[in-house]
Amino acid sequence: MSGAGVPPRNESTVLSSSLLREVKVEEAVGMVLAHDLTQILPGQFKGRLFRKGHVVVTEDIPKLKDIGKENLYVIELADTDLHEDDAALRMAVALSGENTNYGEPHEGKVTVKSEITGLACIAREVVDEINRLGEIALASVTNHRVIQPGEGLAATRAIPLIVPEHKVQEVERIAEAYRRKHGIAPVSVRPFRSMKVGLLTTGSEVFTGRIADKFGPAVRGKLEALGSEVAEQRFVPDDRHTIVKEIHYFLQQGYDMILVTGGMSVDPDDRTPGAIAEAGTDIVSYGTPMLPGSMLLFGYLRGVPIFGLPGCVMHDPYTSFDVLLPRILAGDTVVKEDIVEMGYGGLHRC
Ligand SMILES: Nc1nc2c(c(=O)[nH]1)N[C@H]1C(S)=C(S)[C@@H](COP(=O)(O)OP(=O)(O)OC[C@H]3O[C@@H](n4cnc5c(N)ncnc54)[C@H](O)[C@@H]3O)O[C@H]1N2
Ligand code: MOO
Repeated sequence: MSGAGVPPRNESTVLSSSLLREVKVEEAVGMVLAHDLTQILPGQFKGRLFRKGHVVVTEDIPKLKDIGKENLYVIELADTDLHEDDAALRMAVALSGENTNYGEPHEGKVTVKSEITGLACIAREVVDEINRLGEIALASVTNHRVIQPGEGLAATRAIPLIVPEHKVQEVERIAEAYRRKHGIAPVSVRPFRSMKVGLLTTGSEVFTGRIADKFGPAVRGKLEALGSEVAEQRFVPDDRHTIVKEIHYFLQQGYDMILVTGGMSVDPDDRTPGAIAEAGTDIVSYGTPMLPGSMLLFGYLRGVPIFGLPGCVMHDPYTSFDVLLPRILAGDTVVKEDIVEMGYGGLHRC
């Protein structure tokens, strides 16, 4: 729709000192389009039907009418204003950084995408500050999400067709201040290290061969998806002393991370938390405020990240382990407050 009612022919609007002049589509042949024009066919298509800069020809007129255009804009841009495409592009340039790229503007929007599989690093305070400015918008994924190559991290958009340049300069100032303070762009991606992991599977029913191990394949799949691997898997019965001994064995092997599976809840045979503590681990948290994965334990054993993984990690595709593992692979040191913050929005299944 191009606004309520049919505006009078050649109506003009002064926006700050820029000029928007309306021209009836029937009289627009030969005219250069001032912005992309969108078509939406629900369930079939949403996108650019005509590109900014297109010269209108007679055959375009019915197509323009089909998408609700009775009038088109001619823009005379003042020095102090920016076209929506230029505003969106300048914002994307200012905000994006490590391991990202962006394409050309589409319909006043520029999408910043990841170049790698990695951890999305989005400065929430910057996103909020920019969205308080008005007339421009920045939408992003949530911080610390796993992101794939080509996946969108953030998109910038101008709301009106013409934006005062000072708004975009403010975005540039906010982004630059963040870079100076944190040494990283507000929208960036951190790569994952490739880690060699020691996997210790507890459970007498698995150790004795009563049932087949399902933790190994599940954990291998989660690690391999992020570029790491299980270097060695060992099996132990529900015996605290044996678990401690095997944890120390893994430590001596110099693995980058140790995972101990099963025996994490409240039964008498659940020896894993006690064994991890007895091994000498500095426990950051036993218990995480997320479901599934509430019985997860995380700590550091002489600087090596160590997890106690509850049964649900073997069963559910997205658990507290899937939140914390990417952080560790990206080189973060996980502290208690990181665990505390998992509770809000942390109910995925129960
Ligand atoms: N009364 C309570 N019950 C449960 C609680 C609780 O707090 N109070 N917590 C629940 C949560 S949360 C989880 S998760 C589960 C499982 O916790 P565990 O880590 O202690 O799991 P296990 O008891 O060792 O085993 C549970 C289940 O999974 C099978 N299993 C374990 N390891 C393997 C393996 N490597 N391969 C195949 N199958 C395995 C095991 O045989 C059991 O069937 O506890 C809730 N209950
Ligand atoms: O830890 Mo259970 O680990 O929430 O399903």
